[in-house]
Amino acid sequence: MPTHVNLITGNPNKLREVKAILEAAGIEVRSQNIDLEEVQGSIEEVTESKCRRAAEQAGGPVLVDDTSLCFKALGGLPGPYIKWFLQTLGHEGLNNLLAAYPDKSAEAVATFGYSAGPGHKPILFQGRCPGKIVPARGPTDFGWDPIFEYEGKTFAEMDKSEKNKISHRSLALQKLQDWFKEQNKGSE
Ligand SMILES: O=P(O)(O)OP(=O)(O)OP(=O)(O)OC[C@H]1O[C@@H](n2cnc3c(O)ncnc32)[C@H](O)[C@@H]1O
Ligand SMILES: [Mg+2]
Repeated sequence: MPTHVNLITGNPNKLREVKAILEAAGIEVRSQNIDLEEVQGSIEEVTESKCRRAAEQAGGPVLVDDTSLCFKALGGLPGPYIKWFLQTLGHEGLNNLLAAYPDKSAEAVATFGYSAGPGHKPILFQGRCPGKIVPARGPTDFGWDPIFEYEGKTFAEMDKSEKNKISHRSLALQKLQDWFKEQNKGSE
């Protein structure tokens, strides 16, 4: 296992969750706030490109997370474009997008990209959490948490530790940790 990772993000809530999850597993999380241009494309293409540019700008090993929110009735949109939809439409507008459809189900998708440094191909780790889109409930401090319901509670209504046990982000970071362990075995 590496002793630390360098998470490139401009989002303090994301950083807090990644720290809580990885530091419990003994991996120190350092971070740099570099504003990375986000391209259009599939979830995987967006993360891969973000990770490549993060490695170039940081000049060393990096970890990035790109988060999507996919509405089933809309064929997976807004997906990786959720940030712009949320900024423009707000929680209510996101609910309204689904007004014409009985199916309110959605998936929260965290895709982490790890690159060993500039020019190294990013390796992706994805976690998906099923849920549904509901009118906002709970504190509004982190993104779309108030409108994403999982087993009767919105993410915003959960304790941080409860969300971190079942979230898209924790599922993805579990895969990252498994991969780190595999890499270690190889070098022993
Ligand atoms: O600097 P980066 O790491 O890219 O941070 P960001 O805030 O731009 O994050 P994304 O590009 O991944 O955009 C995802 C959007 O979804 C929001 N978001 C990400 N993870 C979330 C979570 O677990 N719960 C609620 N909202 C989340 C986030 O605030 C953005 O509006
Ligand atoms: Mg971003």
